[in-house]
Amino acid sequence: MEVNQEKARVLIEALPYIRTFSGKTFVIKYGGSTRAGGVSDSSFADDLVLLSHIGIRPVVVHGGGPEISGWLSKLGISSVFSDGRRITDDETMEVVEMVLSGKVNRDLVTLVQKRGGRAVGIAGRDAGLLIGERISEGELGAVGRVISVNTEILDLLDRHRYTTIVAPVGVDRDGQPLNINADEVASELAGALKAEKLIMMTDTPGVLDSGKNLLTSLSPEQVKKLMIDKTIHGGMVPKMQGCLKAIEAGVGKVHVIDGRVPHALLLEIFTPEGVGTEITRE
Ligand SMILES: Nc1ncnc2c1ncn2[C@@H]1O[C@H](COP(=O)(O)OP(=O)(O)O)[C@@H](O)[C@H]1O
Ligand SMILES: CC(=O)N[C@@H](CCC(=O)OP(=O)(O)O)C(=O)O
Repeated sequence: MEVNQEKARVLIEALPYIRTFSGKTFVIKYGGSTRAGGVSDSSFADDLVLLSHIGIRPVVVHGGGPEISGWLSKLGISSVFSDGRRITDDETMEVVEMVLSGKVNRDLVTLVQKRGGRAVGIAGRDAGLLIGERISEGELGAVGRVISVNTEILDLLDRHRYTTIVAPVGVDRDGQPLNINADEVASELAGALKAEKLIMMTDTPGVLDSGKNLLTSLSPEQVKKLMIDKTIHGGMVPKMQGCLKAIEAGVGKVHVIDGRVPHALLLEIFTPEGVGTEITRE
């Protein structure tokens, strides 16, 4: 009886959130780092299916950095990063696209389908979703920045109740593929879709201070300070740049949460205390 009462309490506690968020768009970045342990994918897929059944529209952008590095190393190609972005020559770009569009994206779509969801996987290259340009000629190679987003395909799929899973490979105006950091893609999509929330799932409890303590709430100004003094570095840099841009573009709230924790997404959305770090406008 007590266990049943506890179940009922948990469901009732979620009710105000279900009411508030039903019909709203959440952009969820699923970092490659969260997959490294190999335990989080199926709980993530379950969470997505639940969200879509209660009327929330999740749009997923996945990464795959560690998997790309793994495949590159099998081919004898080393991985070099500059401020969290992979230096991408033409040969590397081919592997990046094969791993992101051909492997990680397929894996996630299959898993969501297996758990009873309706998922479609696309890349930024599809339907003009992500048009970009090289960040800099030379040094970073095919690393791109987004210059335009066409969300038509996402709206079309949503109308038919499909959850879209996006691989962060864009295209330039000449039709050449671009390796765009998945955090940046998630941020651009969240802005373009005027998402209620942008949730970045990664492999740390959230944003940590220099003593490795979790910072539960941050303003954009505080984030900027932490980037200047390098407390935020490496892969957290594009994440925070993306968060700041999304907030500027009008996204309600941005969260950085630990995607390795089973059902982290539900814990963030449906509990009053949430998890991880929340970044909100001042
Ligand atoms: N202040 C910080 N707080 C938390 N993580 C940080 C911080 N600065 C740098 N990082 C690093 O950022 C990493 C997350 O980025 P990344 O490895 O690119 O993950 P993902 O694949 O999820 O995008 C963490 O594992 C951590 O090593
Ligand atoms: C330009 C750039 O760095 N692109 C990333 C794309 C994948 C990604 O962003 O994966 P995570 O989210 O797992 O880091 C890369 O090549 O690793």
